[in-house]
Amino acid sequence: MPEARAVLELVDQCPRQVLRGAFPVIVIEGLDATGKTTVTQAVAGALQAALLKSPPACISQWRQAFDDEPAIIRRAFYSLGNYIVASEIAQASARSPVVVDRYWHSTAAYAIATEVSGAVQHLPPAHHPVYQWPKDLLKPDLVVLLTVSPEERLRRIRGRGLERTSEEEELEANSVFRQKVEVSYAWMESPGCHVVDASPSRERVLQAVLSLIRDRCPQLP
Ligand SMILES: Nc1ncnc2c1ncn2[C@@H]1O[C@H](COP(=O)(O)OP(=O)(O)OP(=O)(O)O)[C@@H](O)[C@H]1O
Ligand SMILES: Nc1ccn([C@@H]2O[C@H](COP(=O)(O)O)[C@@H](O)[C@H]2O)c(=O)n1
Repeated sequence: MPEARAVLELVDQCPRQVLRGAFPVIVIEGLDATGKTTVTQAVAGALQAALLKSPPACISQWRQAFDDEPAIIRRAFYSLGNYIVASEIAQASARSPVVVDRYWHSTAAYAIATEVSGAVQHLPPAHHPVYQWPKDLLKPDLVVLLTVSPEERLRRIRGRGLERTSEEEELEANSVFRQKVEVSYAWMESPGCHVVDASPSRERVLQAVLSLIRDRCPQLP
């Protein structure tokens, strides 16, 4: 794939060891349409933070090509995207707080849910190595997991009317798959996810997330 060569060239340009800055790094996670983009934009505005996303903008032109490939190649694309975003986070966190829309937990939770067939009970048990943060990937200070009921998620998806990936369609059609993603998110460790109920109004969700950030990130100016 010519797209694979292009992505690998970008990865090669990233420093092997990334030194992060002193400002806090906050990741917003959740299933699609739980409100991540809405929250990351509002938090970035409130904290005057840099706003980043995984996969990063610099590889987004190749995303569709990788989404059409077999799962293992698709996962490699999203995994590498996290390492590219890590070097963006390192640079940005020297200047201001950083808010990231999806990161490693998304890649891991969707991958685990896809690879494990059958019931939720077939997932690897809690504390299994698949739920651990990769040793060589820059860690965030806080990961916020937004949750809404399946019914509210569907309302938001339909209200938005955007195109979805086959995995996102699977989430809607297959409640077992959705539960496996949710349980995998909940079992991610070091860092684990702090759950915020994202069902209330945008303003109330923003206040809940900001209050969590202020509690958990003492280095915030
Ligand atoms: N608290 C809220 N109450 C009602 N609607 C909301 C709320 N937050 C977000 N929405 C709406 O729900 C839809 C999905 O929100 P958003 O795009 O922020 O989700 P997302 O998690 O980033 O989705 P994706 O992962 O698919 O990009 C949007 O139309 C948004 O305006
Ligand atoms: N860090 C990430 C980000 C995304 N994914 C995969 O993409 C889909 C959701 O992305 P949206 O931009 O539509 O929110 C989802 O199917 C994930 O598998 C990922 O693996 N890692």
